[in-house]
Amino acid sequence: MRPAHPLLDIRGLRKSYGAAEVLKGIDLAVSPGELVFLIGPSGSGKSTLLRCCNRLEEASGGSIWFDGQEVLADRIDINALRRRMGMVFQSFNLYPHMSALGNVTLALRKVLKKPRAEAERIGMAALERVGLAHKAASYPGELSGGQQQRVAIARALALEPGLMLFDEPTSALDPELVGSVLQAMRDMRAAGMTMLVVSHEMRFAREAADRVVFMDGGVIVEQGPPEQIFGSPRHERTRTFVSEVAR
Ligand SMILES: Nc1ncnc2c1ncn2[C@@H]1O[C@H](COP(=O)(O)OP(=O)(O)OP(=O)(O)O)[C@@H](O)[C@H]1O
Repeated sequence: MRPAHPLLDIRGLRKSYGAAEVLKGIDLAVSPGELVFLIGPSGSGKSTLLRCCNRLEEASGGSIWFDGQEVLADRIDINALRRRMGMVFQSFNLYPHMSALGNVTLALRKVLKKPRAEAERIGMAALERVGLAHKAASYPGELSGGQQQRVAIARALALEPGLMLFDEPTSALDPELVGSVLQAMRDMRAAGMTMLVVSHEMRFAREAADRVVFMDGGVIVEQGPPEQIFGSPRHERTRTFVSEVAR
């Protein structure tokens, strides 16, 4: 059943690349404060779904509503949309010649035209939220991969997004650095952030997700609380996938 007031409401979403239809009519609603985890085999369409939400990819059909706004409308301000939907990628994409704080405050200063002092106050608060206030002056090359990813998260948080999209945020990290990024995500969830996450961190999904959505072949096969998806999946395809990743 759809929640009464979803923050993100995706209906009948379709996406084709040439003749290949990779999203075949996705219906997904995300409520305020919810952490929804997308899982599924490689190529099932998880990243494409995320990227349609902030128009990094153009959907071929269907509708997406975000916070009362029609995302797929021609007239929408895409840059404003992307500020309100923070996205974290596998690669951190920080500017190497700018400090952590410089990276986090760049859009505040250049796009939102905030005065330096205000931008730095907001930027420091964002770095604080990911446990990196003490690294504000460090350059990306002086930070671990996990710290760089947390700077990238802080950069998105500084713009006060209503929703955060995560596309395999820990996949590029050495195993010992994954925990710090997951902790930052746990803290964001505790602070009430709405999050749509694509990740292979199944243990984290089990622990932190409000809902797990299993995709295969461009459709949602099954969704439910993590206990259902990982403990007693209803569909054979879910069962097979979950048992394979467990192995
Ligand atoms: N730019 C593109 N051009 C053509 N095909 C694409 C493009 N981007 C993605 N695809 C195809 O769309 C399908 C879905 O890809 P997508 O990256 O969304 O899957 P995914 O579930 O996120 O996979 P993974 O877990 O491997 O990242 C795949 O078959 C992929 O090859």
